[in-house]
Amino acid sequence: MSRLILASASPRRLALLQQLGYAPEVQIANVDETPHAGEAPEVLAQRLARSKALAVATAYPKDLVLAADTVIALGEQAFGKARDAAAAYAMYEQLGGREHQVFTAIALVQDGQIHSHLQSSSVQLRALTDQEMQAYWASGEPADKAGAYAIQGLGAIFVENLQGSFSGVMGLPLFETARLLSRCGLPPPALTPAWAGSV
Ligand SMILES: Cc1cn([C@H]2C[C@H](O)[C@@H](COP(=O)(O)OP(=O)(O)OP(=O)(O)O)O2)c(=O)[nH]c1=O
Repeated sequence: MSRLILASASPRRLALLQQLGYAPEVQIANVDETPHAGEAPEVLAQRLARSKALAVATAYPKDLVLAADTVIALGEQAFGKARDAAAAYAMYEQLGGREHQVFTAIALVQDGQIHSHLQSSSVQLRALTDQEMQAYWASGEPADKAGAYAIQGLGAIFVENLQGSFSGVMGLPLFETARLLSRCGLPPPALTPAWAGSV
């Protein structure tokens, strides 16, 4: 039975996989996340998820290697993490009071083959006051999150509406991930038939 390797430094992705009962080994993929010139946000998310999975898979050819990437999009403009407070405030100015897309791509490498899926959600954030922007950034929560907010945290107070996948916005769409892993022979352990042997 293959092991599951999570090619991610994101504690959210690990926690979400654990929610399904998986206990993956974590191996961090170091890939350059700079967008290519003119690259559409959803293309960027897919390219990075695949690059992360492939980067780790070379060292684990017998295992299943899962990676993901989350990109916020306002039209053709992509938002990743904010490098400082000013960058976060600029994002809140643009994202507040309108709807944006959250693209999370997942990629799974098995036996040298790559399987992937793009999950798309729409999120409506309300406008933030200057005081809220400063206080929210100072909370520390936005620093390592795409779009400088966390739907699963304090950032929830700004989320007026979500259409799509809550776990996808958090960084790992669970429906699609479980489906992909199941198709590759690794359903959630609790759903693995007893006759299939130990996982
Ligand atoms: C929009 C949003 C993003 N995020 C997180 C998920 C991801 O961890 C992060 C997006 O950055 P990513 O570059 O997708 O991932 P990462 O750098 O954290 O981890 P790795 O590349 O090693 O897999 O933002 C939330 O936790 N909540 C949210 O509401």
